[in-house]
Amino acid sequence: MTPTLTISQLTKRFQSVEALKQVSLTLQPGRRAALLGHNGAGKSTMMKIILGLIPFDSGEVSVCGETPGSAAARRQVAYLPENVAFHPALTGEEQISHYLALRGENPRIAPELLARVGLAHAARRRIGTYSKGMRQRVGLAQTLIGRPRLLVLDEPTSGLDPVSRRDFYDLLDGLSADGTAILLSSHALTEVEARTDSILILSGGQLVAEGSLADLRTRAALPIMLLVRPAEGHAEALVAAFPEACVGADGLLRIPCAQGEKLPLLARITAWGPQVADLDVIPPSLEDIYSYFSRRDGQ
Ligand SMILES: Nc1ncnc2c1ncn2[C@@H]1O[C@H](COP(=O)(O)OP(=O)(O)OP(=O)(O)O)[C@@H](O)[C@H]1O
Repeated sequence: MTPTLTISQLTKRFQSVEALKQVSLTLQPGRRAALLGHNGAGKSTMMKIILGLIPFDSGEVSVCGETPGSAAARRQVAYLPENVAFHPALTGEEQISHYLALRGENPRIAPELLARVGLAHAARRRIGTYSKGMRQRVGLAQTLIGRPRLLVLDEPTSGLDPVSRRDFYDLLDGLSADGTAILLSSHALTEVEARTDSILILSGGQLVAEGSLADLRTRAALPIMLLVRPAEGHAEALVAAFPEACVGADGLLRIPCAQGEKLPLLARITAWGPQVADLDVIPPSLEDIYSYFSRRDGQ
């Protein structure tokens, strides 16, 4: 399968700042990748290069087999900036019809695009009356024009409430099932953890980690945490039996352990039978993994 996006040894400098250093990655059709990184890590720079908005110094970038910014590449890529701005006096339908006409597409399909993003009911209302989530959906409807093969989304869910975020990712799932590759940047680690196929961590312009969350978890080999709630009257005995545990104000025993020690530790805990009221296994979160890879690089 030809990758939708291929980046090889990409380097970009702004005077003395090396914004991207030898970055290489590929994105296959239908895959959803989250681009994570601290402020100034190089995310926007990478997106601008993929869109063909700025040149780069060395390396290669191919978008659907085409040069970024070429007419052929632009036909196949859509971009949603972080802050979408539409004319408040236009209705959603008028705004999307306008974009369709600009792209040489049939403006009459605007209602269909708005229906796909769940805005059929408000298509004829002025955008000035839309909520932030609704405006974001207009932005997504705009990216659907021309059936792009690659969607580049810059923090698409910032400012959205949890339900709007979930709906937004549901829409992305549908697009990826149709073969559209999606590259989105985000600082909302927990949501990308559940809703993307792979995670790319940029730190100081370098791609310091790439893979599924499971891959990154294995590679980071961070400790997992077991939370044990003693049954009433048995806290003291359990605390004595697990001296490695920290006991919180909530009465829970928190026992860190390496992945390989998990099963033996679980066996030790469950051997206490009814003296243990409850047990949870907490794997390292994406925040932990993200900090591990970012810090490892000295950032
Ligand atoms: N036009 C420019 N001129 C000079 N330096 C720039 C320019 N654009 C970006 N940079 C620098 O390149 C580095 C990467 O910036 P970039 O905007 O790509 O980061 P980012 O990961 O998108 O950050 P954020 O999360 O804050 O949006 C930063 O050090 C930034 O100051």
